[in-house]
Amino acid sequence: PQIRKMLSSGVCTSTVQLPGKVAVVTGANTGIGKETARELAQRGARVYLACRDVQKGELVAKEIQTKTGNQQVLVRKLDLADTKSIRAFAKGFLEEEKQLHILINNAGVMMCPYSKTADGFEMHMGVNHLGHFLLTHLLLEKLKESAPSRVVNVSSLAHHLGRIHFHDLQSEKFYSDGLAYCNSKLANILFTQELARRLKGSGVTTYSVHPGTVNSELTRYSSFMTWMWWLFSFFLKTPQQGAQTSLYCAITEGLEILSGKHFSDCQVARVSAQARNETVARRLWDVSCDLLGIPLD
Ligand SMILES: NC(=O)c1ccc[n+]([C@@H]2O[C@H](COP(=O)([O-])OP(=O)(O)OC[C@H]3O[C@@H](n4cnc5c(N)ncnc54)[C@H](O)[C@@H]3O)[C@@H](O)[C@H]2O)c1
Repeated sequence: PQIRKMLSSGVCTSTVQLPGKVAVVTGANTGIGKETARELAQRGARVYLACRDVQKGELVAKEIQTKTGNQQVLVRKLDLADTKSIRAFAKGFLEEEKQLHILINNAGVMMCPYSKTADGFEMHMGVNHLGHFLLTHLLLEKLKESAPSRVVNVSSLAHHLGRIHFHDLQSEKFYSDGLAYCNSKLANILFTQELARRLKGSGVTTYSVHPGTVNSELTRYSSFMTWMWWLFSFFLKTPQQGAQTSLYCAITEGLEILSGKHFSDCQVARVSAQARNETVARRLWDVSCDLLGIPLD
């Protein structure tokens, strides 16, 4: 525990409480998302667990309610691999809620075999980037109306190995499960930066996050990675430790000036050269809008 404590230097020490605030966390029924949702509920927010598996989500909601005493923990169906499900989630949420202060785009898949989403997007790009891109667009007006509000995109250190190949965004010409994950995590950072530029002055700020290397179910598609995670499990962060940087970016006061930045261990972190490329970020934005049928502005 002592070494673990040392390794996880980044702890969200904010004392901010969140009564009256509304938060959405995607992929909140396991791992980092579950712990992020629990900590937001602990601070008094009404928290929506946006989950693919509603039954599992309901069990987690009950667990969080019991642990925190906060009954305002709600589960709603969201499958980021299907734009119909994303639109249905957003429609339901907008009818139900007057405000949205915190959106945490946390859900993700890693190293799954080549497969496509319901709309024909490669799974990593489709779920990790395009799904969250669409969700954020659909909720953006509500975030602006509720300002000050924040969007946190959970990316990864793995983005350093990623590239955005506009000629093969869906990896149809070449597919590597590892690189497809890295590419999608790079897309998370580029999206965050472009979103921050477009939202300047709106009261909505946004941050991308590397949660650390965390002992979770993320490696479920790769037996090699599962084995590696098991081998080094002593050095991995717990999901609760992994949630700290998301939480820090979602609630720490005075962070507005750092909108668009990437964080790791609750500190601004360096990103790769392509992740800093504004031209790529703008082009990715336009291509994503085009793929999702979102009008360009
Ligand atoms: N675990 C790590 O070491 C690590 C490192 C860097 C980044 N991350 C990122 O952290 C985030 C959370 O990962 P985790 O480690 O908690 O893994 P996890 O597998 O425990 O959680 C991922 C969550 O995403 C959900 N999800 C997957 N596909 C979905 C879909 N189509 N629709 C809706 N939800 C879907 C899963 O159901 C699950 O709840 C991911 O974005 C991941 O890329 C994790």
